[in-house]
Amino acid sequence: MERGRIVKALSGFYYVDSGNGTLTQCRARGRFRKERMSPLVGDWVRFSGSGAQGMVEEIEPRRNSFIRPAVSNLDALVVLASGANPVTDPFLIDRVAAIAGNQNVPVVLCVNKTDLESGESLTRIYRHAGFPVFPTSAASGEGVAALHEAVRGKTVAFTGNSGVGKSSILNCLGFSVETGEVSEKLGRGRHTTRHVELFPLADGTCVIDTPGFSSFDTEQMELILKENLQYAFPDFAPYLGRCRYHDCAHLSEPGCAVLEALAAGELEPTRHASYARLYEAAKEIRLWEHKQP
Ligand SMILES: Nc1nc2c(ncn2[C@@H]2O[C@H](COP(=O)(O)OP(=O)(O)OP(=O)(O)O)[C@@H](O)[C@H]2O)c(=O)[nH]1
Ligand SMILES: [Zn+2]
Repeated sequence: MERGRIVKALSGFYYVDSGNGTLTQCRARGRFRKERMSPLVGDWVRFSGSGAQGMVEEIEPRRNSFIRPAVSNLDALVVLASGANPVTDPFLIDRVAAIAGNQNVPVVLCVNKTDLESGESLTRIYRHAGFPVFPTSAASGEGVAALHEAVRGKTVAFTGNSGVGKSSILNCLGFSVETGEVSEKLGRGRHTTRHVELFPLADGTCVIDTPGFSSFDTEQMELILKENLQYAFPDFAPYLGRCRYHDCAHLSEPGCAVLEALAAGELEPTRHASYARLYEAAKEIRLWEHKQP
């Protein structure tokens, strides 16, 4: 059996790259379906056969996995934002960062269009919250090399509100426009099964282009238990376990270490506001689910 990585999934076929320059088209063993474990783009697998007659035999344990896009084993999620039109609402960044954080995927923030607007307030908030932030301009090329260094050799997905410059930045990084074209052809935001593909660069960097924020998070947010949401905010980490009540929700409880850090200016107000909003949403979903027969 050979080892390789699934780089594309389409119509029940998985295309496995074993590093020898050709892709093996594989089916998945029926037992995966029985075990409710479909192979994902990004999976490291063992496969048999060759050419168009391959078979995925084993899936190595995943470090993380996502529903939309259906991918696994990301090394980082690059969230694109902008202080220029369309201005990014920090809540959108926090929501998608929480989804990544819940899967222990590091988040890198790219504040694009600095030729139009510095994006200083976003940069300040997220640097303070401990995220690596790269101000960039796809138009002037500013900051693109630094961003490239941050993702070099990694498997990364890009996300961001529509028009923020994902395709433009991917082009600057050397990923052909294909990524954008694939998304266009299949229609962004439509509720169809998306074609997912991992695009490699010569330096080993692999990218998965993802459509706007909405598709990345809607279903996945529902999988975060309200009790776990706090752990998806890495900036809260120094304060967790220090509240008066062990089951503190960090919303209005007395003796809450998170709220104290907020009042002391150690935590960003928008980060906590996003947490509170996501916490309410997580609570609603649980209640609703419990009402189902
Ligand atoms: N001035 C300036 N314009 C930019 C920059 N980056 C992207 N743009 C422009 O912004 C518009 C949207 O850029 P895209 O790269 O298509 O944005 P996107 O995030 O891929 O958009 P969606 O496909 O809707 O998700 C285009 O007109 C780009 O030329 C930048 O750094 N500076
Ligand atoms: Zn608390």
